[in-house]
Parts: sequence; structure tokens; C-alpha cells
Amino acid sequence: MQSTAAVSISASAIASGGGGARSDAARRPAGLRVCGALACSSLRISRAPARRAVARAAAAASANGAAAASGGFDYDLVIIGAGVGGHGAALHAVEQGLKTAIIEGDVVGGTCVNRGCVPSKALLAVSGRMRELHDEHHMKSLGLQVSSTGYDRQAVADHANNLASKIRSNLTNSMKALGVDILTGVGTIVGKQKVRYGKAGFPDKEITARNIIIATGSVPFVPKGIEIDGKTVFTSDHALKLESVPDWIAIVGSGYIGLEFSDVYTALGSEVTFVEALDQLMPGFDPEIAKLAQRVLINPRKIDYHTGVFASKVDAALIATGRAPFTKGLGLENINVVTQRGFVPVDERMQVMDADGNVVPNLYCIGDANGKLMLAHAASAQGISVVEQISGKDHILNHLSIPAACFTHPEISMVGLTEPQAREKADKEGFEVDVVKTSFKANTKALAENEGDGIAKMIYRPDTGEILGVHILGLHAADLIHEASNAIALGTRVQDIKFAVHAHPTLSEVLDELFKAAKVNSGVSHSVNEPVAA
Ligand SMILES: Cc1cc2nc3c(=O)[nH]c(=O)nc-3n(C[C@H](O)[C@H](O)[C@H](O)COP(=O)(O)OP(=O)(O)OC[C@H]3O[C@@H](n4cnc5c(N)ncnc54)[C@H](O)[C@@H]3O)c2cc1C
Ligand SMILES: NC(=O)c1ccc[n+]([C@@H]2O[C@H](COP(=O)([O-])OP(=O)(O)OC[C@H]3O[C@@H](n4cnc5c(N)ncnc54)[C@H](O)[C@@H]3O)[C@@H](O)[C@H]2O)c1
Repeated sequence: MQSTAAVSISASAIASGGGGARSDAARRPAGLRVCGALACSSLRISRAPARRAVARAAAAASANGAAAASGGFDYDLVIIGAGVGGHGAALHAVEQGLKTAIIEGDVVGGTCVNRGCVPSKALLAVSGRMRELHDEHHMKSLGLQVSSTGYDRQAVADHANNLASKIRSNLTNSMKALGVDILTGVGTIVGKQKVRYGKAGFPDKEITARNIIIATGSVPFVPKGIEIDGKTVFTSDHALKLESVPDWIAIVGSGYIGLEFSDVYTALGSEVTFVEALDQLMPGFDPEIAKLAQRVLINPRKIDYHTGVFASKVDAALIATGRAPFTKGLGLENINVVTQRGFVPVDERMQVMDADGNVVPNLYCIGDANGKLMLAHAASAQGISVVEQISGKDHILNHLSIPAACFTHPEISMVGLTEPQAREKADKEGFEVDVVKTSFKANTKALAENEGDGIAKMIYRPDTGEILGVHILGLHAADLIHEASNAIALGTRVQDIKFAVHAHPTLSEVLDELFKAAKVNSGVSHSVNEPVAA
């Protein structure tokens, strides 16, 4: 960390508000609407007649609450925390035929649905449209005329709130429909395979479970010395309610939350000042992408910034300085588990480790509470991975294949290593890395949209063709990254993926060109497009 000057920011400018598993899918009725981590789809399940009979019986048993857990336990699986991590685990557990309960101490959906991904993306959808409508030059170049633009702050806030409610009820209904028992109260582990739940501090109901997953998530991290009052000094929890749009706002921290909120606030007319502790903005991103992002997302907007400034006292600001695990009151001391800065220590299988470094049998922790990767889809993927294991299939999630995206306009996305991380690994392990880049400026679809700002960058091994990292800044970068993340997850090499065909004209051709630009050492064979016998 660089120099650490404390900063004090005046409140005056902020004040003016504006505008042994049993039958699996068995329990899921055909044609049911099912919600994954963040999306719902209609599922139709076709089964052979014999399986259908078993399925009907199990579904009936489930509907009566009669399905039994194995081994004399109340449940095969109890999940503490019904955020997206817990929800993802619960759905997969039911699919595996596990009798499952989920305990929630507040509202279903946790951070992502109620105070995170969902409402923030609703606000960002508004900011994207406002930005476009306000950009007269952009509109004119498309031949469009817009006479006036404006927004209704309360209506924008309602859009975010309504979306959160809708997704929350989708998640709740999907679990109920599949036979997950939703238990209300704060969960505490009182012993091996034993959980009590109820009023915080006074849990009065006890259940046993063969396996327990901790999925209790996180809360905003607020640096020492900063007092949150929810009005002039606040976190994303408050900002997402959009109770006001200040003329000016200081944002402490230029990570995901800071950046996304700077996009929202500047689109709605605020001026923004970033205060960032490290010596460059967006320090968590690939440095080259961060530099370009500064040129596209910061410099042309009403944003100024102070880097190398560690905020320890503020009078008016959005505090976006990271998240802290929410693991208090979980009763970990009852099973000899000591948290590390609040995070639950886990191994690569999300198995909880005790104070002596041993695995605690039948206890797992997923999502923000273990701190491996604080993203909604990572939490859910970890949950699914754990359920695979407890259903008898060993599974280790490759975290380097998990994509991330920042939903600014344009978006930033990434998967795998940054260039400095890849070079460090290459130095240690003794291999070469190469980097290729392509631009949105040469992409027909991006130019048709008049959105040519952006690049894609790939870091790879020329000796093997292994993809080490891909970073994109540009239109729909968040959607584009999945071709790269799937390639990493499936171990697809550059020399193979470069022969995959992309529709024209699409933004995906930015990645097509990227793969084709890579030079893998001759002699390394490829395996796709080999003639297949008819
Ligand atoms: C503003 C913002 C925007 C974000 N945007 C994105 C995004 O676009 N994409 C993305 O991937 N991620 C995003 N994230 C991160 C994402 O929200 C988290 O990574 C994700 O919610 C973690 O899921 P989780 O299930 O681990 O925990 P949470 O979602 O925090 O859920 C934990 C649940 O456990 C409950 N709980 C806690 N303790 C107990 C207990 N003892 N007993 C019973 N219940 C308990 C809590 O009430 C909560 O409901 C965002 C976060 C924020 C703050
Ligand atoms: N689109 C998304 O996927 C998305 C969106 C929002 C949040 N999230 C998740 O939520 C988590 C929290 O987001 P975040 O933006 O709060 O955290 P972050 O870790 O992304 O960024 C925090 C920033 O604050 C800076 N900082 C910390 N203490 C400071 C201080 N005292 N003074 C000045 N600067 C300081 C850090 O250097 C860092 O740049 C992230 O880990 C992210 O995974 C994801």
C-alpha cells in the first residue's frame, strides 16, 4: 500500500438530493419453473416410464414432507444462509435426492438479491440508457434526435426495489416447489452435525444433519474510524435505495462497487470524487485494462480522484472499501474452528478446517463467508461442488475459470490471471507467456452500434496453448467473457478454440480474432475439426 494520508470530506456539497442419495429429479414436477442462482427457466423433464413411477412416488412423499434423511438424521443437508450460495446448493441437493433444509435469519436471497447484484444492475440499466440518451453526438451519429431527457428518482428506485422483490420471491418459490424446507431464524452450530435456530441469541429449535453448509455471506467492510450514519456517510446497502442523488459525492474505494456506483451517479447528474488507498484506480483489475478504463470510464466524466490516500475519517461519502464475512454467532467455537479475519478457513473442497488444521467432517463453508472469491456465481458454484462431493462424486472447482464482470458502460470482464500474476507464475514455474490484444474498433457490430471503445486481451502459454487469462473492456464484455471462461474450465487450448466459428457480424468476433492472433509453438497439435466418421 502506498502513502496513507487521511482524508476528510465535507458534507455540505452532498446534501442536495435530486431528482446415499435417493431419486433425484424425482421430486421436481415436469414443466416446473426453476430458478438457478440468478435466473429462472421452465424445465420439462422427460423420464422413462419406470423412473416416472418412482418419481411420482418420491414427489408425493416430498409433498407430504415424508421423505426421510438417511442415517437417522433429520436432514441429509442443512444450509445456514439463504443467499445465492445457499440457494444454489439447495437446488442441486434436491436434484441429487438429498433431504434438505435451509435456515435464513433475515430475508431469502441475501446480499446479491436484496442489497447487491440485483438492485445495482437495475440502477445500472437506467444509467446505461440515460448515458445514451444524453450523448447527443452518439444519437446524432445514428441519425436520432432526442428532444429532452430526464428521470424520476423515486421511479428509478422503485425499479430496483421491485426487481429485488421479484427475484426474491422467485428464489423462495423455487425452493418451496422443490421441497426444500425453509426454516426461519438465526442458525448456530451447537455440535457435530447439530444446528440450533431461532431468535438471535436464543435459538430454541434443534435439528440434526448428515452434512452442514455454512453460507452466511458478508456485510460491508467499513475502515476503522469511519462512522456510518446511513445519510451522509453510507455503504452500498443504503446507496441502492437511491433515496437521494447528490450534486456531488465522494466514493471511498475504486473497486467493483465504487466503479459501478460512479457509473450510476454520473449518469444521473452527480459529480464524483474517488478516494483510493492504492496508487492507481481500480487496483484489482489487470493494470492495462485499468488504464484504459480510466480513459473511458473516468476521464471523460465528471469524476476526479485521489490515489494513494487511505480514508480513515470522512464526513460525507459512499464507503466502498470491500466486504467483511458475516460469521459472528455461528457457534464455530463449539467445534474448534477459528476464523481468519472473520473468514471461515476451508480447503479446496470447501471443507471447513479446525484450529489444528484438520478437516471438520461433514462441515463445509461456501460463498463470501470463506472469502475465496466474493461473487454470486462463485458462491453458487461452490455450493454445487460441495453437493457433488456429499453425493459421492469428488469435485474440485477451478476458481481460475470463474469469470467476473463490472457492469459499467461499457462493461469490464475478466477470467483467470492478470498479466502481472501470469508473469509471476511463469517466472516461478519457468515457462514463457505471450499476450495478444484485439480492438472493438475493428468490429463491425460494435461500429454499427457506434460503440468502438474497447479491447480484449489474452495472456497464454505459447508452448502449450493454455489460456491463462482473458480481460475485456467494451460493449457487452460481461456476456462475451464466457467463451473464455468455458475454455479455461474445459481445458480448451488456443490451437483448438481458434477454429471455432463465430457468427458475423457479432461482438464475439472480437474474441475470435483474439484466439486467431495467438501464436502457439509449431509442433503443438490441435484436436478439433478432425474428420469425424459418419
Ligand atoms: C452492491 C453490490 C453489488 C454486487 N454485484 C454483484 C454482481 O453483479 N455479480 C456478482 O457476482 N456479485 C455481486 N456482488 C457480490 C454478491 O452479492 C456476493 O458475492 C453474494 O451475495 C455472496 O453470496 P453468499 O450466498 O455467500 O452470501 P449472501 O448473499 O450474503 O447471503 C448470506 C445469507 O445468510 C444469512 N445469514 C447470515 N448468518 C446467518 C445465520 N447465522 N443464520 C441464518 N442465516 C444467516 C444472511 O441473512 C443472508 O441472507 C455484489 C455485492 C454488492 C454489495
Ligand atoms: N459486478 C460485480 O461482480 C460486483 C459488484 C459489486 C461488488 N462485487 C463484489 O463485492 C465485493 C466488494 O466490493 P468493493 O468494491 O467494496 O470492494 P473491492 O475490494 O472491489 O474494492 C475496494 C477498494 O477500496 C480500496 N480501499 C480499501 N480501504 C480503503 C480506504 N480506507 N481508503 C481508500 N480506499 C480504500 C481498495 O484499495 C480497493 O480498491 C467485491 O469483492 C466484489 O467481488 C462484485
